[in-house]
Amino acid sequence: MDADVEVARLAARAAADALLPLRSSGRTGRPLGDAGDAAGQRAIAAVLAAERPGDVVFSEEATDDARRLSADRVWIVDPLDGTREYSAPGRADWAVHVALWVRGELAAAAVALPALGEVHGTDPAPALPARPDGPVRIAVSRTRPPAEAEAVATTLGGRLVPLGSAGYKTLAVVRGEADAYVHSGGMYQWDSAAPVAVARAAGLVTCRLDGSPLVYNGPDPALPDLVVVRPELADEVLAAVRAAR
Ligand SMILES: Nc1ncnc2c1ncn2[C@@H]1O[C@H](COP(=O)(O)O)[C@@H](OP(=O)(O)O)[C@H]1O
Ligand SMILES: [Mg+2]
Repeated sequence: MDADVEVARLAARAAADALLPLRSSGRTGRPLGDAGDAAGQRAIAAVLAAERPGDVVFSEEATDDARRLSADRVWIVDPLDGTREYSAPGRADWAVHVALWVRGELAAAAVALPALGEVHGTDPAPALPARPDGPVRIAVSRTRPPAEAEAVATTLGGRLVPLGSAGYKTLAVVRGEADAYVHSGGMYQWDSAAPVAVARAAGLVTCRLDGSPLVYNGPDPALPDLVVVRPELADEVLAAVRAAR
């Protein structure tokens, strides 16, 4: 197995181990979310500093380090994706994202789903389960479902599955709980880098809403839209998205 994937898994697990007990610390709401963001960041930064001291880290929870724009190796990290859901008792739809970008490509990644006790990585590649019969299930933000996803559901006779966290939704497609994930209207590179790397390893199609490639470690942290879809549905879903735009 690739050594960088092992480091990604180690870092994602360390954050999960810090985040889970915090949830029963008595904090709730925003203070819990803030504490989770900070604890996840500390755990991941410690693992990366110990294991890969020469690499640059680009994280939602750290100041943007300009060295990433000339570096060969950059870790793109979201220590707690779905902060809102993490702060809501009983919800499982939140995630930890750790991706490694090497000279233009996502090279390794892990996504932890701590509430499920799962960590998914790019190697070994996840096995995509068969799609059950029934309407196409499209994962969408539970707080900001995009119009494009509603249009795709109407065109395909599918249904929306509202969930928190870009990582959890992407992994819902990898794990066979959903068939596609459609997002627009805003997001950042760390929200999708690790989940997209894992999705690609599983054989899923990933791209921008206009069909163009998702580009990581660009100067602008924003990467506002994406589609993750099972390969057998990619043409249909992307055509429906195009028609909706
Ligand atoms: N319109 C928008 N602008 C900025 N960030 C957005 C966004 N829509 C979603 N996101 C971010 O993408 C992640 C998943 O969102 P959602 O659960 O709504 O699908 C969340 O990350 P964080 O929880 O790390 O902040 C959220 O902040
Ligand atoms: Mg996020």
